[in-house]
Amino acid sequence: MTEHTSLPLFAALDLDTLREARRTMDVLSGAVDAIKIGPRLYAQGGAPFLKEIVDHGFKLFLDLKLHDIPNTVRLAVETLADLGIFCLTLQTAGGRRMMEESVAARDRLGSTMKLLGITVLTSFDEKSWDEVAPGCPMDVAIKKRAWLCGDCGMDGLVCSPLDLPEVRAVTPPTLLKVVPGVRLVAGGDDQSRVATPADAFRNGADYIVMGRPIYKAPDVRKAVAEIARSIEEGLSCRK
Ligand SMILES: O=C(O)c1cc(=O)[nH]c(=O)n1[C@@H]1O[C@H](COP(=O)(O)O)[C@@H](O)[C@H]1O
Repeated sequence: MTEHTSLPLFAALDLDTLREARRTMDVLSGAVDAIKIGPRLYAQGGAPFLKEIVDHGFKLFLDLKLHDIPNTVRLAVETLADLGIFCLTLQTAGGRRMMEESVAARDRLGSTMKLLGITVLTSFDEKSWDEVAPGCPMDVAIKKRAWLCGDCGMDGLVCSPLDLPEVRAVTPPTLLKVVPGVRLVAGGDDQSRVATPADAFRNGADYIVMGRPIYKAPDVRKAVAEIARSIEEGLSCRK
């Protein structure tokens, strides 16, 4: 096991292969203490790969964005509950009963795995949002979904850094705010609602999630050091 920092940053490893992910984790060891993986690596490595990440000493964010009828999601939560996962994502669009049954199942099993609700993906802008939710302004959906996470007993939520002021207005301070869509320099990809690490923490993020700016950087550890400086800046003038 390696020595780890307590940087409030999840490095998202959206890489092609387990081999690349292992290599990146080795480089990140000691600089980052929390890793996020999504469906691609999970499909390749399954539970043994999750164990490998946890045994490495990393806090593990499993980002499956589960979205189905309550029974189906609850069964998945039960299966994932004792694998040492720090947090797991569910889509709030699955509704109250899906979230409440998942929380209850997790509690019944005595698991500490945190359940986070996705509010509105950071890739949406007003135009693309209107195509999937015609007539519902994005800020209304964000606030309602954020509130619902708190009301259903979820441990936290995922939102854009730009949404934090509205989200904080309708949620208890204890609800974890996990924030992707973070860039030192914005532009040129599929993220729409973005801000810097400094702005995310100034506005109340508990953790940020960053992928490509880390694993695509020519010097991964140098990129993390720059992000860490921006995080410090934000934390030092938190609103
Ligand atoms: O749940 C997430 O982590 C997530 C939610 C969201 O609204 N937007 C979003 O980008 N993410 C994830 O955060 C990571 C962002 O990666 P980069 O855009 O490469 O920094 C990806 O792994 C996404 O799957």
